[in-house]
Amino acid sequence: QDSSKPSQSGCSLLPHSHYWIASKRIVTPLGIISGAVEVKGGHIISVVEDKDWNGKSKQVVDYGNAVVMPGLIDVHAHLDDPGRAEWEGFPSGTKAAAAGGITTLIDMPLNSFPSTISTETLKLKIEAAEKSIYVDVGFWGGLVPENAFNATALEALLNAGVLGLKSFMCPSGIDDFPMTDATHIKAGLSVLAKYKRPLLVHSEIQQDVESHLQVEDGGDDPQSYSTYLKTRPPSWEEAAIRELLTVTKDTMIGGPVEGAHLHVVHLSDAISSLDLIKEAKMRGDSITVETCPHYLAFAAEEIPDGDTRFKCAPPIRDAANKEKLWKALMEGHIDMLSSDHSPTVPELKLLNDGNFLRAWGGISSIQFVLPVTWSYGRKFGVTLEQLALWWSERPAKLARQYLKGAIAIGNHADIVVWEPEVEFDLDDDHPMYVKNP
Ligand SMILES: NC(=O)N[C@H]1NC(=O)NC1=O
Ligand SMILES: [Zn+2]
Ligand SMILES: [Zn+2]
Repeated sequence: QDSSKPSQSGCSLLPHSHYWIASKRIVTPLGIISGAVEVKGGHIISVVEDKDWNGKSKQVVDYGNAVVMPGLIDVHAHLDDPGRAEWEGFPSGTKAAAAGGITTLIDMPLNSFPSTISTETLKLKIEAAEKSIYVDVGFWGGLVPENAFNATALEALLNAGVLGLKSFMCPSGIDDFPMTDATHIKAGLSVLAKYKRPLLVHSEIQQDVESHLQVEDGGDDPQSYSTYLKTRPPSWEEAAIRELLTVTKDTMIGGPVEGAHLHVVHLSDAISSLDLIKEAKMRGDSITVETCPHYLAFAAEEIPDGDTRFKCAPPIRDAANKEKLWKALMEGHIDMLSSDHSPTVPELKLLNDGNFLRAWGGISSIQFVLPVTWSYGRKFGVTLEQLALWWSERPAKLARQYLKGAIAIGNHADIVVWEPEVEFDLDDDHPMYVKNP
């Protein structure tokens, strides 16, 4: 809760409280510099260019040409402890995050049991996390029908430390995390306004798709990805965002819930849904949107039949949509990226059966979001500065972590060092941190 204090966990590589990290490529908000970052007591105390630095200090780690960047902040990950630790837990999930360059992870309120929707359940989450975490962890609380009209309960949850709230506009797949409608969302935003905190929304509203699907009479094959794709068309996202925008106009400066903010999670539809968000931004609503590496790397046409590892909601759409997502990201219409890391046990992915309609929806990828964004973004001319913006600076603002997200004086020394030119194959030999190998 107190972001003025750096994390207490020491770094095993550097048993010094005062040291310099040197590199020819340090990504700062003012551009890429060759120089050093001075760290003391877990904070960045200076950032110096070569010409202003003699480098004679004893505690220098010189990373040469490797890139030194702010650590990634993943604002959307499901670590499923307590209750479903066999799906994913704090030790495995945060180790994978650290291995992937993520230094702060904000945990979603659902997939664990119970869901994080009250002060009591937040306490259980914190107890589970305290066992062992390898990166900084924060929590979103759930906005559900049970607490939406109870301002006292929501305020208690925010006072207890959740960084904002999250809700679903369609069934979440988790029984104790029911969906909300616009009236719940409106009520939630009025509490969030007071705390200047965001509401994150899974923006899909179920539309009638029965008419297109003929699984029962053998017309549509449940092992075929296109069958699944048809069940969640872009109109679901569009309907949800249209509904949300009836309440987001109140977030504008001078509006009744000024201070509250709406964040659309994991946008997949890069056409009508994105146009609606653009319009809302133009009129001054306080709204942001994220997408995820799986929507930027994969395309429906390439998903093999029966390979339910690719099942997520909203679904991965066609290659033309993927190109449009990249374009929107490059042009600044999509604000940030997140993993939406949502693993389960292999049995629930129904890997043998390959039934897309019955398998758990969720992509497990937290360890690879940085290389995936970089590798697939090369074609579009992605820069290191953009990576820092999408993965660190903007997520830090969303989570109101003002001392994180940039290599700047006074900030936490949350840093990732990596080599953009090194290639690796993600095969069975690659070291991976997973709960269920
Ligand atoms: N409950 C849960 O994690 N749902 C996530 N999985 C997915 O594919 N999309 C989601 O919102
Ligand atoms: Zn979601
Ligand atoms: Zn999610």
